[in-house]
This record gives sequence, structure tokens and C-alpha cells, in this order.
Amino acid sequence: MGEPVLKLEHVFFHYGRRLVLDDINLTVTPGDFLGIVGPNGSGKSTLLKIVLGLLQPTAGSVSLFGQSRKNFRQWSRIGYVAQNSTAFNYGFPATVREVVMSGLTASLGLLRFAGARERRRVAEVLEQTGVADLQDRLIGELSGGQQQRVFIARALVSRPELLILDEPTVGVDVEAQERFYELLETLRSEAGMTLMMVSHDIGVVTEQVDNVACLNKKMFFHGSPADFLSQDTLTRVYGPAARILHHAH
Ligand SMILES: Nc1ncnc2c1ncn2[C@@H]1O[C@H](COP(=O)(O)OP(=O)(O)OP(=O)(O)O)[C@@H](O)[C@H]1O
Repeated sequence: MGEPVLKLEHVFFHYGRRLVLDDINLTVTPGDFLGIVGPNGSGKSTLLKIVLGLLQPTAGSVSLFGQSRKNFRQWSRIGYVAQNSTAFNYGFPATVREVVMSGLTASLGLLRFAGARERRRVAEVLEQTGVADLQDRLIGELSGGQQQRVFIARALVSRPELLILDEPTVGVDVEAQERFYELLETLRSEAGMTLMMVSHDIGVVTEQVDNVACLNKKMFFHGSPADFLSQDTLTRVYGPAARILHHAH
């Protein structure tokens, strides 16, 4: 199976005095597609920020690719598409190609110019994510679904082994969502990528992922979508409205 891509052991997190994550244990193995679900304010984004090194846990340990997060420096192995990344201002002065190229900054260093190899890689990813024909357009002039693909391209350009997506399908129509999940499937089958995705859409998520982690301050469930749906987890975490949530899509 190989060493875990991610391992959280007894992780706690507080914002000030407010406990937001309570004794979280989670192991993600290579090639897994993990869906992270939970009600609003349940700590999903906080968990991702801890994994990405943007927040320090109050207690507990986090390891990435077998290394303690404290010593981990290989951030280009992790791609991240943030929540609301499709809310770019109209007129923002960067083209699609420039936005995707900026995903190489970590590996290039700020002061090095992109060479032929980097430009080739950007062209490859633009093609793979279906936005090559948009590359000279300004990012702020694209639709939500188009911007989403650009931000995925940006996250992919450094060839990450783990791709983390926070609410990637918000504001994206059904057809674009289907293309998005097809792209994820290709990344998994061709590049063996590990995926972690936060989503509110329980119906869709449980159809797409291998495993579900259901969070509400504590980790309420971690296992297969079938077990998640067949157990009482939904009702325990979301209350009686869970049924509606599940059948809403
Ligand atoms: N910067 C912050 N300062 C203080 N409290 C915060 C901060 N960010 C988030 N919180 C609180 O921490 C809790 C968890 O927030 P988080 O954003 O991780 O939840 P979430 O599950 O991602 O929510 P949503 O589904 O609404 O995006 C919430 O109660 C939130 O109000």
C-alpha cells in the first residue's frame, strides 16, 4: 500500500478559546479519493488549512508523505484549489496562461523566469484541463466553470501527488461538474493522484469518492460511501434534515 500520503494523529485546533477540531485521526493512503463532508462551521476548511501548513494544530501530529509537517518543505507535491477561487474580479490583470504559470512559483522561485520546459508544462496542463483556447483571455472575464478549470490547471502544473479541493463545484453547472469529475478520474487513473475534496453535496460526493470523512468538530465517520449512507451517521451529524440533504440533488 505504501506509506500514507497524510496522517493526522490526535489533532486539536482552537480559534482563540473556541475548540474547532477535537481529537482528529485520519489516514489517507496513496491513490485514495477522500470526500470530506460536514455541516457549515464543522471545521472542514480548518482541517485543510492544517494539512496545507497554513495553520498550526494546537496539539497532535500531522505527517505528509511520511515526514512530520514541521519539517515538510516539498509543497509542490501538494496542489490546492481554494474555496471561492472562482470569484475573481472582473478586469483582474492576469491572463489564463499567467495564472497557470504562477502555480510553478514554488518550484521556480520568485526571481527565475520560466524557461521552455516550464512553458511546455503550462501548455500541457492547459490542454489537459480543456482551457487551452482561453489562455490569452483575462481570468476575470471567464465564467465560473471556466475559472474553476483554470485554478485546477494552476494546482496541477507542478505535478502534485496530492490534490486538495475545497468546495470545487460551487456555482458550476451540472455539465461542467460532470467534466470536472471526469478530469479527476483521469488524474487518478493516469497520474495515480491522491484526492481530497471538501463538498456540501453529499449525494454527488458519495457517488464519486472511495472514502468519506464526516466531520463535525470530531470525526464522526471515516469509511466507504455505502457504509456512510447506510449507517445513522447522516442523521447523527446533520439532524433529521439529512434525508433532504441527501435527496436534494
Ligand atoms: N479566522 C477565524 N477566527 C475565528 N473563528 C474562525 C475562523 N475561521 C473559522 N472560524 C470558526 O471555526 C469553525 C470552523 O470553521 P471552518 O471554516 O473550518 O468550517 P467549515 O466546515 O469549512 O465551514 P463551511 O462548510 O461553512 O465552509 C466555525 O465555527 C468558524 O466560525
